[in-house]
Amino acid sequence: MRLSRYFLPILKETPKEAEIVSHRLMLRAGMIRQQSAGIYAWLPLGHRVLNKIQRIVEEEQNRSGAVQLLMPTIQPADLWRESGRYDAYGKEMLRIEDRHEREMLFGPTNEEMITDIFRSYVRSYKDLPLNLYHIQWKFRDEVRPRFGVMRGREFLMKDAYSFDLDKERSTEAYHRMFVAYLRTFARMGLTAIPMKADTGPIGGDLSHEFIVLASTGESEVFLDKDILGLPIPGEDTDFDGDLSGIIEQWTTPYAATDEMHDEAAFGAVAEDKKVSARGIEVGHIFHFGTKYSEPMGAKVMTAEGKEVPVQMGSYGIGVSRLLGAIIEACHDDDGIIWPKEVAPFHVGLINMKAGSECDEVCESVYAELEKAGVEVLYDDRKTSAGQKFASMDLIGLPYQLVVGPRGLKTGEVEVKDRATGDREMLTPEAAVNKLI
Ligand SMILES: Nc1ncnc2c1ncn2[C@@H]1O[C@H](COS(=O)(=O)NC(=O)[C@@H](N)CS)[C@@H](O)[C@H]1O
Repeated sequence: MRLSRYFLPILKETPKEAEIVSHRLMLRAGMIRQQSAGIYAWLPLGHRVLNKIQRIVEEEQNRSGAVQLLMPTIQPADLWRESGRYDAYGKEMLRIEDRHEREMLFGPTNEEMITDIFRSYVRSYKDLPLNLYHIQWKFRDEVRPRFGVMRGREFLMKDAYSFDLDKERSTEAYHRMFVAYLRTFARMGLTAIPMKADTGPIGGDLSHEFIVLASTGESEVFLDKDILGLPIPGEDTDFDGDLSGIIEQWTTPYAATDEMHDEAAFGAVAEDKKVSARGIEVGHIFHFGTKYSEPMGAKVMTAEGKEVPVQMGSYGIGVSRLLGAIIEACHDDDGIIWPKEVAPFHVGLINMKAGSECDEVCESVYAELEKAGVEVLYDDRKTSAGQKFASMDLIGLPYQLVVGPRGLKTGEVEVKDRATGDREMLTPEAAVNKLI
């Protein structure tokens, strides 16, 4: 992509309303623009990252056996009356009336709607297990939206819903999602710790939050340091097999959010292993049995000919929140440092002197890299080199390839690793080969 033809409204000043670094950097790097409280436009650079995060989430949901669909954002209030949550949900619910004065709402979550879809088609235990998910915008009228996309009012969530015949199988579904979450966040360059959590308005008897440790996190957490070094389940994990060993390994060391903290149990942790910190909740999984299937009549016929309400769970990931969480975990004083898997582009190509002999070398390495499938943002603008370096450091692409008159005197260009700061002078060919 040539920057002269892109749309990257970088801000010179730090917006005063931004209280945390990820909010500041997303605004300055031209990734989002607030359109009203807690509601954002996703500008091209932010949208590119959002799509990459979404793709990783989809890949790991699919690997675990979940099936993707897409439910609407606008829901009929009647569904929520069936579950009894319409009034209980309170002021966070954005209630809408259509032209026929029918009561609708902008969905904050989809337990009722997915249960309605399930009960319309599934009647037999032979159709189970089933896990249906979508990635869809949600609306929660937060009383105090803040920290940019971290606590928005309109936000993108992956929400999955599992349906099983009995508690034992439903727990296996919960385990599949638990393992899928361990893989998902690790692939984004994050360390997200599963912690026993409260079930809140979603309900149920079992819940874990996945927390990224960050000083600006809203959650207060307590953990045993041993959990930080556990291995992430591999691509070859058998999701149809017994995952209890992995679950055991990840739920043995103490880890709890403040709502579930047990001071006595934490006391058993060795002093040098105790960690209390703040964290960002990037995922939350729940097992809630028949809380929705009972009142909404989502039942299946068992092999013995008995009708039973299905056992359910729901599994959320804050897809848009993850951009903020990743930046909180991956930045320095000069700006963002994107993990390679979610970076909006892989290489920032900097022409230090547009209109000079640098142009020809830039055009050729740009063509070579693009041909090899490397995503390049080519800063071909006629602005100063200093501005170009500052912008590239701010938007945090993993590599910078710098073409300048001095380097070309010895037939060399410079490759900079944004994360380590390491610089290397190479011939253009060697630079291209290093970056492919
Ligand atoms: N206001 C918000 N802004 C941005 N992300 C949010 C917001 N509220 C929740 N999230 C993200 O969405 C995830 C799931 O939300 S949740 O309420 O915990 N769970 C559910 O809604 C269930 N229906 C999961 S299917 C959270 O872990 C968090 O990462």
